[in-house]
Amino acid sequence: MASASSANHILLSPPPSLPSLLPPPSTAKFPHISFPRNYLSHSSLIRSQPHLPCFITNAAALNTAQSPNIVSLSKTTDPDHTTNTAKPTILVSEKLGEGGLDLLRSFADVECLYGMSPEQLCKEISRFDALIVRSGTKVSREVFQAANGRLKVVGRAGVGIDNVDLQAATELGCLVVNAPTANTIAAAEHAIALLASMARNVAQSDASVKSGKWQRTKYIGVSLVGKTIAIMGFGKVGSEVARRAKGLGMHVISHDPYAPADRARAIGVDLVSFDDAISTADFISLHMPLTPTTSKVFNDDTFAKMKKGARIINVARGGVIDEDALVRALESGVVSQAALDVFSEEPPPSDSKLLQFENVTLTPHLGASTKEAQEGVAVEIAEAVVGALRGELSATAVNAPMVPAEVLSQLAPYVLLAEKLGRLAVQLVAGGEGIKAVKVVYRSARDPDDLDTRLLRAMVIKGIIEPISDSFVNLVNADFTAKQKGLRISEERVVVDSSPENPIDSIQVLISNTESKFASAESEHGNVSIEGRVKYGIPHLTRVGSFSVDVSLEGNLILCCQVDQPGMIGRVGNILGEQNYNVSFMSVGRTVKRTKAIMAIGVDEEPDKNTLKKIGEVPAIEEFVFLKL
Ligand SMILES: NC(=O)c1ccc[n+]([C@@H]2O[C@H](COP(=O)([O-])OP(=O)(O)OC[C@H]3O[C@@H](n4cnc5c(N)ncnc54)[C@H](O)[C@@H]3O)[C@@H](O)[C@H]2O)c1
Ligand SMILES: O=C(O)[C@H](O)COP(=O)(O)O
Repeated sequence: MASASSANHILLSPPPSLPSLLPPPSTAKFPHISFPRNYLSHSSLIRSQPHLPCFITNAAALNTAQSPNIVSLSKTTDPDHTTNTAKPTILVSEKLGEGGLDLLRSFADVECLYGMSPEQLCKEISRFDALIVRSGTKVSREVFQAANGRLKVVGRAGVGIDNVDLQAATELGCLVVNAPTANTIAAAEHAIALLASMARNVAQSDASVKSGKWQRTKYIGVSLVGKTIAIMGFGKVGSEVARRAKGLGMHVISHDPYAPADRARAIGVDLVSFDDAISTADFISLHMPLTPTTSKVFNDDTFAKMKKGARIINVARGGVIDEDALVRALESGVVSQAALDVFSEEPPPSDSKLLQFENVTLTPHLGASTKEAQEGVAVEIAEAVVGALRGELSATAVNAPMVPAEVLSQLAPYVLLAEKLGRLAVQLVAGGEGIKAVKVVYRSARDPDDLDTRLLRAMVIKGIIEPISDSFVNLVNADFTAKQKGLRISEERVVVDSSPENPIDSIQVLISNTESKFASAESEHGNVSIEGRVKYGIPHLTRVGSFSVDVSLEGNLILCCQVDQPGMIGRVGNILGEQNYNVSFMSVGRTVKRTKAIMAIGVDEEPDKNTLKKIGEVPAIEEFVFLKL
């Protein structure tokens, strides 16, 4: 049993905002997390499939399915959508490989509308549950707003998500998934192709021969062997470029503040500082994402630090280079050659000076454009989008935490418990001051590092916010929604002496500095406090304020605080029975004998006002509250 006295308290800081929950870059191909499909037939959600808001357990669905599957969530009260049995709809706005399209068509109605203007996209989008794009479609805030809440998934068939307004997606509860692995090799090969063709003036001499010239002296190149190449960004693409450059006999160094040095060492690459990388390299190949930190990181200052005559390859994103500064560096000879696949504006404007340099090789964002990569990306993104529409947590979610399958299946009943406790706690608040701070305490025998509570936190937030607002809360937007509503969520993990087989012994939800409409639910510190556990796979309420109770969290609940004396259960039971209200369970808890007790009564239906009034009139009952679970 848990023992609070043996508790080792570990305080956690408030949750980071969702974007900072992104997984660290990895070279691994993530397997898609999947769950048995049979839950869908049990789930009320399947009926609203085209409009599924996805990604977190729906309490009702879990309850009915009696199985620890994580399924889609929805505000089940959506009257417009609950009876719709149509297939989900998916809009594909850029060319996608056939394998991916086939997969999408086997599950959904798919429309391919290529080359839409931003206005057209905004006009069409509200008919779709999912949108699949490459880098050519800007998924702006206007697009998310025009979707009117219907768009649940944006799938980026590729890596870079800089064309998707992630903040807007997160705020509006839309999941963004990408296909981060299938075009890695293609991009790396393109970088190597540009490296070699730049060094040997392949594109320039090709144009020259085709124009009738034979300029063997003009196009003398430089050798690669023995030269130093700096790989800026040692992620998936960067590390593959590094491997290939080693094979060409180059000396490879890399700058990446977040890459593990041992991964670099394993392929014979030294991780160095930014300045060391750019000042010593003959070739500089860019493989970092475009972020506020990397935007225009190659500018007049940094070009000035480069070795005279350096050669630059950019297969990452155009925005990491200040293109005007690159023009100046090319003019001054600091940069002797550049090979660019990506541009700050695509296609670059026809008057861009970059188009005028003979020593600059340009390709139209072809890094991912091999047949193999496009088929791979199409299947990868189709699986992710279909999975998300089915309610599975995507392993390639960009704006939601990824929760590994094993963790999910273990946490499923606790997920339900977390939502019900949130829902219950908020109904106990008297109002007035409002809810400012919520603390969630997880008691577990496990090491705190073994306990991923993001899903549970999201569900507590969902339970608290949804009954008192029109917000729809899911795993994507839970932290954001809480923050937006001024709700501070803190978490504490307490190590207790209990079975380590259970991921969690109990969850306690405390709403701070607020009065309760049921004073007995207030802890000695003035918080509304309730606690629950999972017993036999079912969430139970086990503590209200300082009173122990034990009722399963199903249906509706009446909490009464009364003088602890004989006959109370019978009297209240009679009142309910007379009006034909079925009592599903009852539990009494007290602190000191014959003083005060709390009675928790589960009822299948909501009793009418008169019946509740009669309960309140029982002389020994000091207070009571009716709660919907
Ligand atoms: N041209 C194309 O068609 C094409 C194809 C695929 C990928 N890309 C682009 O290539 C880039 C890399 O893709 P990836 O799949 O390797 O991504 P990745 O996330 O696997 O790797 C990016 C690496 O950059 C590092 N990084 C982040 N900030 C950095 C900084 N300030 N300085 C140095 N390194 C930094 C990260 O730590 C990470 O290791 C992305 O910009 C992506 O959009 C382009
Ligand atoms: O980020 C990516 O995956 C690449 O830039 C490829 O973009 P594309 O899908 O538009 O070719």
